[in-house]
Amino acid sequence: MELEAITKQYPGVKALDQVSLQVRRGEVHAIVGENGAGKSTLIKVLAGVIQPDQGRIMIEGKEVAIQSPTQARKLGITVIYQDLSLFPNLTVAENIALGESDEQSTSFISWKKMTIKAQAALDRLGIKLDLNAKLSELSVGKQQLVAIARALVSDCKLLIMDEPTSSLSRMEVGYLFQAAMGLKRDGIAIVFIGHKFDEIYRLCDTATVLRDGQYITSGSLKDFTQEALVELMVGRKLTNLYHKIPVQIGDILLQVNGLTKAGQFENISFRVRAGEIVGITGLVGAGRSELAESIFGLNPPDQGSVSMKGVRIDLKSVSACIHSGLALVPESRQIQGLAMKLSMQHNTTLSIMQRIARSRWFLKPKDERSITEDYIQKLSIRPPYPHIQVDKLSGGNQQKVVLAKWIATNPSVLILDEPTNGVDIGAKAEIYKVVNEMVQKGIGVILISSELPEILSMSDRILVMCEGKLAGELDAKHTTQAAVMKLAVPGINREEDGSKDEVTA
Ligand SMILES: Nc1ncnc2c1ncn2[C@@H]1O[C@H](COP(=O)(O)OP(=O)(O)OP(=O)(O)O)[C@@H](O)[C@H]1O
Repeated sequence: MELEAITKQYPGVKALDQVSLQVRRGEVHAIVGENGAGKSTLIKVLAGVIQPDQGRIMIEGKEVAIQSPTQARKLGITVIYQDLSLFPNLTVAENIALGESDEQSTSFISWKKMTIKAQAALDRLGIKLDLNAKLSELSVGKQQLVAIARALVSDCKLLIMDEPTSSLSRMEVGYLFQAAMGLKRDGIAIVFIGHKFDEIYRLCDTATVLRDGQYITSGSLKDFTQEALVELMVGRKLTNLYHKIPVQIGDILLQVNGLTKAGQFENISFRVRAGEIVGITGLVGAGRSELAESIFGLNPPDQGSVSMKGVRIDLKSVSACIHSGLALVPESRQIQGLAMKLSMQHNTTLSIMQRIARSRWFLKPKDERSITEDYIQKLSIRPPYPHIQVDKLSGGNQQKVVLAKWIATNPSVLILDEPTNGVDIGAKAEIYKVVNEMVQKGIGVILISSELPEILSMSDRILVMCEGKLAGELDAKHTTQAAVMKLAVPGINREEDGSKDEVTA
């Protein structure tokens, strides 16, 4: 696949500016760039979701116009989006068979043929799955593999994966990469979009760097060190990403006592002090997000209590939790964090309506705007337009808006659930800077994260959850990734799970 000088202009933003790149058979090609660099726009062009204003696309040497997703599929281009676009109520076999190209479909379904095709696709990936299982019964990682199998039945030549690992456990990432290597051996070209450098270096052969919609460079990953790649992406040297500023730890702010919710978490107790960052980690499904939602009044527990500065909070009411000084930056920014059709300034100030209300019925737009502008500057939100609808922002910039919305409440304790998921390395540094500033002001932070370097470097104490229980507490300064994994995954083959990784902090 060859792109030549592709340009796409949105009102006020050139999302792609003369971008050219080539992807060969059997190559895994990473596209890297900061949030808003134009990666998703490039994918949408290839997927036939949007049309470029200028430029040429060549597949196997022939110029093509990709005017619809169906046309893209016929050309052998398949995109696996982060939300996977699968059907939760259909079986594994049905989901896979739905990928079959349109010409072959008729009004009748041959269940036998469908099963044979689906099984063949799974065999090609070397995966064992129950073809009759409902998709919704599978883990996200297995669903991801179903999405790849579906791509295979449609004669895929170019597979595009948009941040495929963001909700996968380490083990699931291993399976995904194994499947991708199999496709590569079969001559399928893969375009991989991601922000995690360890994964990019593990899987990809080549990389193209985009910055502000512009093509910066392409080349073999063997020729770029990680530092060089980051410098090309952000246009400046980025040293000491995880820089935790030491802070005097003060009085107890939040006290969680014996919190239990059947099937989710059991007997969880811990404290958060002023200026302290308490990391909570564990595998996907360990019950971390459910716990966070429970402390914030979104998921009332069966037993237990939470007190803020000694006063018990009503866990059946989110507004009571907010009034007590709690804030939660949720894991899923698009579903829980933002009102996607509202502007950046409406979203930022949604949490502080009373402060920007002129009366019961009217808001003060000037205040909305100036508060938003303040956060645009503090968090480097791009493009810097308070009026832009948030669904027009790139994923990482949406995340910064959610963060702004909750920091605006001046919380005493801020819960951050996977705050840097899908966030580029430059923006990560900005988010850590904000977290440092918050704890310096005496705010307590609960940092829920699957990224061990982040948890190890930014936390004071680390609570490890395993199957809904608190498996242990570690002093962040004196622990290792291996020690964390030992608590998080009892009785696993640790080599397979990657826990031998060195602490990169
Ligand atoms: N429909 C749209 N209308 C207006 N601007 C848009 C639209 N879609 C994207 N943009 C803008 O185009 C630019 C590129 O966005 P894009 O989503 O391609 O970035 P990205 O590199 O995928 O970022 P991320 O890593 O955060 O997902 C951004 O400035 C974004 O705000």
